[in-house]
Amino acid sequence: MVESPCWLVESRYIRVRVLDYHYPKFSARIPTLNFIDTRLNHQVLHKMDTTSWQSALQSALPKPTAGTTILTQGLDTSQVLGLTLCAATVVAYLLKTTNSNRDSKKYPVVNPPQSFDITGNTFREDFQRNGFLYVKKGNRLFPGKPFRLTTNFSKATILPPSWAHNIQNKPNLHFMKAIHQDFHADYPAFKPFAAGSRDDRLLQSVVRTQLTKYLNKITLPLSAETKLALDLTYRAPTEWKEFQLKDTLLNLIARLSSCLHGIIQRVLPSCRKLLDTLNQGREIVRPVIEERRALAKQGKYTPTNTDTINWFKKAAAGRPYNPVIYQMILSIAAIHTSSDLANETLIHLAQRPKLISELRQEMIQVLSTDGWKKSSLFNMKLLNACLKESQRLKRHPYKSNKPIMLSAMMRMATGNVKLPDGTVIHKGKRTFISTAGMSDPTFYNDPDKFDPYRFIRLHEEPSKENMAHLISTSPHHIAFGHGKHACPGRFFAANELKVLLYHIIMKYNIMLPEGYVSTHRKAAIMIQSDPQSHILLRARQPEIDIDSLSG
Ligand code: HEM
Repeated sequence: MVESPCWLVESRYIRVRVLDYHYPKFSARIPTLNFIDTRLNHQVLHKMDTTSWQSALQSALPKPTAGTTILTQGLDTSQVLGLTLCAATVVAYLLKTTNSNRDSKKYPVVNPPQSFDITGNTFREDFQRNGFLYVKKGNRLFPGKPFRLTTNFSKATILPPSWAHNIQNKPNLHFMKAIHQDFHADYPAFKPFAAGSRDDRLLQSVVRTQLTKYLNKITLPLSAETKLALDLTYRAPTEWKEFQLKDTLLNLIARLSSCLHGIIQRVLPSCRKLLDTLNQGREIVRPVIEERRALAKQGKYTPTNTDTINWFKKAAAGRPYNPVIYQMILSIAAIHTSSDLANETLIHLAQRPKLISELRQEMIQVLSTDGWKKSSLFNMKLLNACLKESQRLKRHPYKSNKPIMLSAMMRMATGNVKLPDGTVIHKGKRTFISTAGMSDPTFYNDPDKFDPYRFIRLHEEPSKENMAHLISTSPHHIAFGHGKHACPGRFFAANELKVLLYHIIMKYNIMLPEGYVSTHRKAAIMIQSDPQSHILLRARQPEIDIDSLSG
């Protein structure tokens, strides 16, 4: 029996079926090429005669598009052979392009797993230690192109900075769902990490709307809290005195953040024992809530606008949520990130006395005219630039400055997501955006140099002035992420850090201990500022009485 090949040609793309087929003249058997089409069952078709194929194909397709042609009968030998070869070529092409284009597996893997590492433990440890080196290698080998990494959790695709705009608002790419997975949020001790991945985005909406809305109301209380916290932490040494910087900043930031909820700094330092901490947290928050309820019943409680416990209650609007857990995740999101940036910035400043005196000039000028207004913080452009430049770079222990993270905008796909080149990131897979844009020499002149003035110059460029603000995000500065999931707390963090640094710079002379060499803690793709950093402080008389400025 001679069966004819069957091609189904659609106008937009080509789907080819060549069924088992003998061509008697050459006695050649053309192999079966199965394109499994969900709409057609090939096995059934295979047994059909040509006419049945035709009607089966036509009836199986919901709407044959214009240009659809089904070629089956009435072909002579050379036509059949020619068409068969064409079909084989098309099939080969489709296999190479269409099929491989669909999956991110086509991207090169920088660090393929070793076959002898059955448990994957050796690999995980290696990635934890050297992950940042693999990202660097990928950036060097495939500049401006996607590549893949075998990370300590799974394979992840690192996308070039120029694709940040393309993926920034994709509905199927989530940040906190990835955090949920990484921090095992389904286990009781890690519950706070589940709070951010709720579909109603309660956490994000409270931070984005409530916290940012009331920023102007909290600048003055922030300043008052900073005064108290500094007095308690560093006091006012009349001689140079050395302090452990990172730990003291962590406590200071925890305290400042707590001026929103007044509670959590008592909980966070003990987060090593998470379950205990959760219980402690419950014990701390519950009486506060109960007291408020009791007062409310008597008509004696007026909720304030600058209190996160109230914000969550309002935003939840009757939906169930755990108030303790939300206080904890808020603190986790806010405290380590902000103290890390404060640490990094102070180490940069302590090495540059000229920059410090310029900052003092700026502060005196802005605050003596406007006091503690939201606009005052906005007008501290040099302070803004120092923070932004410190965030852009981390001082590298060996050679030069390097970005804070080697990739950012971590996303987990909750459905299939198409990339600009047609590649599909499948559900459950991870993507990152490379931070190479933060040291792109075509955008940043001499990118490895610590030069805060670059952002002052950017302020003066009409089309780019917005990019100079600490809170602005772009593929050239993604330390706060970018797009739909960009850090909603950055507006608060920027204000809090400016107030804190302002107090420190005005009230203390600062320098680094002699011979101090900064290192960074590297874990996988993260680089944290030096956890062992120390600083020398000596009290000075501020030019203006900042503690009695009004708002
Ligand atoms: C210097 C301080 C901070 C840094 C460097 C920082 C950094 C980040 C980054 C990189 C992301 C992921 C963004 C993305 O991938 O697009 C993020 C998300 C987030 N941050 Fe921050 N953050 C800081 C302070 C804060 C503060 C103070 C809060 C809360 C008061 C906060 C709350 C959040 C939340 C809720 C998210 C999740 C956003 C989402 O899922 O859509 N962060 N942050």
